[in-house]
Amino acid sequence: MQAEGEAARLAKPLAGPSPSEKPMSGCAQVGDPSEEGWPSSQWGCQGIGELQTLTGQMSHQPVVATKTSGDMDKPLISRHLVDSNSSLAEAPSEVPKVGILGSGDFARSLATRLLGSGFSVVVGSRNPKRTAWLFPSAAHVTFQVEAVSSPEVIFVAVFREHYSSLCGLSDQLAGKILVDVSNPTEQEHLGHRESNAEYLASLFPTCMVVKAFNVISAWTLLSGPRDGNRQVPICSDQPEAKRAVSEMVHAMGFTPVDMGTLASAREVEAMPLRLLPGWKVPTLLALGLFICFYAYNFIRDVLQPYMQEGKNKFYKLPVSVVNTTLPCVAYVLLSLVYLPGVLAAALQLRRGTKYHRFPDWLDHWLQHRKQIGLLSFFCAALHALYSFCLPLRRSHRYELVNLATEQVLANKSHLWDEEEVWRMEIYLSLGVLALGTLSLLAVTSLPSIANSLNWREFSFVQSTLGFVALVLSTLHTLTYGWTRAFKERHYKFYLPPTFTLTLLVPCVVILAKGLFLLPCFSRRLTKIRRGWEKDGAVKFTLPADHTLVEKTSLV
Ligand SMILES: Cc1cc2nc3c(=O)[nH]c(=O)nc-3n(C[C@H](O)[C@H](O)[C@H](O)COP(=O)(O)OP(=O)(O)OC[C@H]3O[C@@H](n4cnc5c(N)ncnc54)[C@H](O)[C@@H]3O)c2cc1C
Ligand SMILES: NC(=O)C1=CN([C@@H]2O[C@H](COP(=O)(O)OP(=O)(O)OC[C@H]3O[C@@H](n4cnc5c(N)ncnc54)[C@H](OP(=O)(O)O)[C@@H]3O)[C@@H](O)[C@H]2O)C=CC1
Ligand code: HEM
Ligand SMILES: [Cu+2]
Ligand SMILES: [Fe+3]
Repeated sequence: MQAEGEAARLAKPLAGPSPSEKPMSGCAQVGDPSEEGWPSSQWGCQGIGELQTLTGQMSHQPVVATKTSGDMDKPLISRHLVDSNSSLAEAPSEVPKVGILGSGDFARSLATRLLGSGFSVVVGSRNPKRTAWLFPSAAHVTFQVEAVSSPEVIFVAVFREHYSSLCGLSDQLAGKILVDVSNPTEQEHLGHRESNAEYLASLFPTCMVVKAFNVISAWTLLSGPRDGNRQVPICSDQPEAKRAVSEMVHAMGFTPVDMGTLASAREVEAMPLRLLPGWKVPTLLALGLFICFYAYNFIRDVLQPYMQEGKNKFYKLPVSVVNTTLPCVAYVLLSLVYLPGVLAAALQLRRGTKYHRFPDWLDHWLQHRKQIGLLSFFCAALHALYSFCLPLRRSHRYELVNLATEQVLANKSHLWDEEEVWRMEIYLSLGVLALGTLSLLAVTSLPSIANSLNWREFSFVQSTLGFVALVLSTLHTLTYGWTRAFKERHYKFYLPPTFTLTLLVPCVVILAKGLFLLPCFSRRLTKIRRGWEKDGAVKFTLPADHTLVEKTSLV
């Protein structure tokens, strides 16, 4: 895919159609640019300037989208707002005009938003009479040829398979900016080697093609960028065209994101097709752990009593077994967040340099820690909720009543086990603290909050507090387990209690972290992470550390 994109980029002029170059492929005849004067230079001088003042002009636009059908008739700028502000009501001398080809859902939303953002809009339809009533009255709906004659920026809001039906317009379109907003379906995306935008560029080699807006749905365009993603990735081979469209994106209330040349269009077109990238492996991991632990707990808590004691404990399946499974998944996932950091440190210490690449699996693992961590938090939060539900269950009430009856029959009055009381108090408190710490990590992973922290603050929360959460969870699990691991009656079918299985990885991580905090390791690790190499080119000493360098380098 990389090679393909590269080839596509090389095959195309990087900075706009050059006058000496005739269209190599594409639609019908286009006039010889060297004879007729190249229209793109016109745009270069006036058009850009016109658009660059757009943002400034915006506030002077009294353009109000009105009368249409359904959702469309909500003006994006209320008349009240416009009228009450005299400077807003001032009529501008010239309103930048934008063309739209196509009269479908996307075209309608786009027209409405463009009008609300201070542009004048002319829509090109194959059948303007039939479609005009669907558009705000301020939009001019006409035939395709007429619509593309005056605007310098034209949005192509038709599907890829109909691009070639626009070929008759290539004379009028020459030198203008064409914005490709199309979204391929998954099949289309896999079926075509070149992106839709590159295909459009090959049909109209005299135009400047810009890929934009494909990630924005018609609905978001209409309702405005109040919620959801505001970013609009943009790419084009012509920097000036890209700049002009970026300014329009900005004026419409979205955030343009420069994605480089048109060779990136394939990547941009793939964006709306992705479903939560980066979550697949962590989610499968969490599901796999859940299934394994659930099966294990089922055998211990339900199957064993049924087979060996003839007791029916199937009622435990919905709450009790789930609440033994979820915390184990949360705990193991949490330890898997901090394990790769330890492995990376061990690898750096062994190699004596940080300039060797980590193996792919470790690299991948390091990059997925956020998702693994958030899934751990999710399971831990569910575990807490399930735990609060334990005493609400009817089975729990019956057990209490039965116990009380047994006490009465046995003529015992005071039931109190000091050790059990303390165990429970302590492990519950530690669990709450662990969850509280984890929620800090979860909150800071929200982009808006992460942006307000500097790197040191973020890494303090993520690295240090995250480790504290791991330690607290371990203490919670250990105090919950107490002496159970050593009592034979807790081994069902010779299977040890579930919590003992989960302790392995976290304890290894905690011990290794502790080990790396020892001065001999931590100094060497710090040096390596600042670029020092065991027997390599970069040699230096840490400030005020001259005497130790020789010693620690031998570790
Ligand atoms: C609920 C939750 C939410 C999470 N959200 C996020 C998130 O939003 N974003 C995210 O990235 N992770 C997130 N994580 C994952 C995890 O918290 C972080 O990856 C965390 O930074 C891992 O810490 P670490 O100490 O294991 O490793 P690291 O912080 O990678 O490194 C270990 C130590 O080495 C040091 N170090 C590492 N690399 C270098 C270097 N090149 N030069 C010098 N020193 C170095 C660090 O300062 C640190 O002391 C989340 C986890 C959880 C549980
Ligand atoms: N809907 C959405 O949310 C989004 C859509 N897009 C993209 O916008 C483009 C348009 O989508 P959308 O508006 O939903 O689609 P529609 O089917 O609603 O509209 C397509 C329009 O294309 C015009 N058209 C031009 N030539 C032809 C032709 N030969 N055959 C058929 N129609 C033609 C038609 O207008 P007329 O009859 O007036 O000529 C028609 O209204 C697509 O590329 C899509 O991927 C991108 C992001 C989001
Ligand atoms: C509000 C927070 C929490 C509460 C109230 C809580 C409560 C409990 C309770 C009641 C149990 C015993 C379950 C049973 O009887 O089957 C338990 C066990 C356990 N908890 Fe928590 N917990 C909390 C947070 C956490 C967190 C954050 C973790 C780790 C990420 C965690 C990991 C565990 C583990 C591993 C067990 C042992 C499961 C088993 O083997 O049965 N808990 N917790
Ligand atoms: Cu991946
Ligand atoms: Fe495609």
